[in-house]
Amino acid sequence: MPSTQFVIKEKYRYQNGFNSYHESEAIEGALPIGTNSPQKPPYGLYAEKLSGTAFTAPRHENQQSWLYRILPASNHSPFEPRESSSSKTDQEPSAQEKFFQIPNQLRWDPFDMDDTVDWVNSLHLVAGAGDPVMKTGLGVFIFAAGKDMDSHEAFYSADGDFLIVLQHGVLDIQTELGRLLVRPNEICVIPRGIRYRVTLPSGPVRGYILELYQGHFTLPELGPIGSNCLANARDFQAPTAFFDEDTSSSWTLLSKFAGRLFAAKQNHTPFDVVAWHGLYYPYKYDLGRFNTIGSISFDHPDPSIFTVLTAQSDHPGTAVADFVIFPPRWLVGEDTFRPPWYHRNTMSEFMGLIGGQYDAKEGGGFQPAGASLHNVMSAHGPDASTHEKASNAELKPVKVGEGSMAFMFESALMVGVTEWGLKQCAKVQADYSEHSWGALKPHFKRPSN
Ligand SMILES: O=C(O)Cc1cc(O)ccc1O
Ligand SMILES: [Fe+2]
Repeated sequence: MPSTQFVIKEKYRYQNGFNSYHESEAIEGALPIGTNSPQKPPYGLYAEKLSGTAFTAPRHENQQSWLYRILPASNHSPFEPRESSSSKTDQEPSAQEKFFQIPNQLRWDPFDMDDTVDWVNSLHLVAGAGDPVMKTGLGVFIFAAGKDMDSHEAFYSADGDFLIVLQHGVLDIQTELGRLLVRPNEICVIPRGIRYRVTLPSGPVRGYILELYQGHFTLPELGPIGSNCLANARDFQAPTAFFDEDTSSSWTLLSKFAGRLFAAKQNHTPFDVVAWHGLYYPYKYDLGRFNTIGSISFDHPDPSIFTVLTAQSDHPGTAVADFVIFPPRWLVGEDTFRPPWYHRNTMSEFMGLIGGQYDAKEGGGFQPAGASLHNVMSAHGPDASTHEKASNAELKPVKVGEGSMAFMFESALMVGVTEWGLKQCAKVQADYSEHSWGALKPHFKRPSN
């Protein structure tokens, strides 16, 4: 153990700001001053660069961090394929999970808790588009875990950035760059390559993950909204340096690489980063801090007004992935059908519910820990009972979604569903479409002349 007089930072201590250049040292003087890679870094540490964009990426996109650690990350045995209970590694070499693209509206009952697995073995790919090999697209995972990762195990994904939407429980995430405690109603992002270990201080956890195979999340433009609102930059929290000193015990390093799991051994902790600086780091955000904007006159705005984070494609305004939430909010629109309009979109919409009830689905069936997918041009909108109620409601100001939090992963890509998502999970609702829209009646009355 390091002598405690040097460990001046507490376990969970954050630095605030989105896309802010942060620096942190767990021992004073561990960060070199005025240089990144001195001949001898302070205290005999190794300097290591972790890049999240190409070296030559434009400045406004460039994300890299410098890590000062006891041993470099490269000090491990070769990786061997490893089977996990949720992803098989015995497929032919390039077998990415197969996606079934189907135009039906899909909805899933709540995914089960699973006390028998840890974080790594809890990841089930349910839907996605593109391919981590080509660094295109995204994957959507459901996780449900009840066990801590082994005390000497760490994990990273080479495939993309994990946006973790916690639905149940608390995640204690020890990352190379420090610790994050992710609590109910919080999300967190762990960028590609960062090594971490997940423990469960309050028991079982469950939730959703969007893995972004290309680019990184940014805050949406605010346009005429101005310089504040939606998710404010200062509410994003990055960890501070926190390290262990263990160069004698055996560790297993797990890598998700092209959708498959590999394991390597090393004789030292991966969590030995004494100091770091840069723009490439994990962070968390409390959805309760979202400053929700909406119509204060009439009509229902596009849900893009609720975007927390976006990952743009090369075409500005068109996202590979938007993370959108439906927080508690006031509806005051006059002469307005207040729930979502009926729609067919060129974008696909994967939705989940963290808790409470979503205001477009009064008829039930969209439950916390469940999900829905409305793919490219798949027609959807309020269910029949929501339509009936909203068309006849007295239009006084009402607060909707009290205690509720729905979210959407929206993508320009056509999202396919995996075999697990369609069949093995056994959660697909056979009657979703009929249940939601089958009871819609024509109200058309031709004007009499
Ligand atoms: O389908 C949904 O419930 C999500 C959604 C909400 C909304 O207010 C407008 C469009 C939209 O796709
Ligand atoms: Fe929609």
